[in-house]
Amino acid sequence: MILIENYWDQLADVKDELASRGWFPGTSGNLSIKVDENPRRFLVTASGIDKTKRTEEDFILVDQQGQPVYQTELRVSAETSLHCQVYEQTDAGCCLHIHTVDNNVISELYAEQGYITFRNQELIKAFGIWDQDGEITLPIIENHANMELLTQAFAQAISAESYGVLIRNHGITVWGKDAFTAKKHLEAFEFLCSYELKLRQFA
Ligand SMILES: CSCCC(=O)C(=O)COP(=O)(O)O
Ligand SMILES: [Zn+2]
Repeated sequence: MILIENYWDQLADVKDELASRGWFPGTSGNLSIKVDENPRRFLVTASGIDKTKRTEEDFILVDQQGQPVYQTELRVSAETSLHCQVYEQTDAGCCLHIHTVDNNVISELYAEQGYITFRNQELIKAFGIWDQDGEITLPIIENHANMELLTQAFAQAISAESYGVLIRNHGITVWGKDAFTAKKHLEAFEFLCSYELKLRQFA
């Protein structure tokens, strides 16, 4: 038996923790967690809510097309289609999206290149890469107001080994096999983005 409450609490805890770091400015950001694969169902944040507050209306159960499973007055996140793509194309169990100044500045600095590769960093091990010369590449896509275009670009950028996509002057979407791993990947990407920015200030 699947206990949705258990997944709800896991996602609410991650939301609280990311909120405590100021990672949801201006109601930005959205989170989801998969509760079943056959058929695929996941909880996703309601759109436009204050993600620093914990309420009983924070999440909506949706199907693999991102449509609410039960009748609701709430709107699903405007970016639910990106979460749908992550669950469609990877074996992720949780997907997190945040806007920070650091990930936005990195997205702008490396937009023309279309990716940023992080190397020579201990924290690359957070992605399960333990080689001496390990590196991880984060693809960067253009931001489109049109969600169909954005979803298309996002879908093309997803790769199972990258665990994230950076959207130019928008934010980062990161995933992992479960809530713990998705949060670990998100923290690692944010660390790597911040480090890169600080280093460039001294270079
Ligand atoms: C106010 S932020 C603009 C929308 C956005 O990028 C975001 O992450 C939040 O959208 P949602 O519909 O999930 O609240
Ligand atoms: Zn966003």
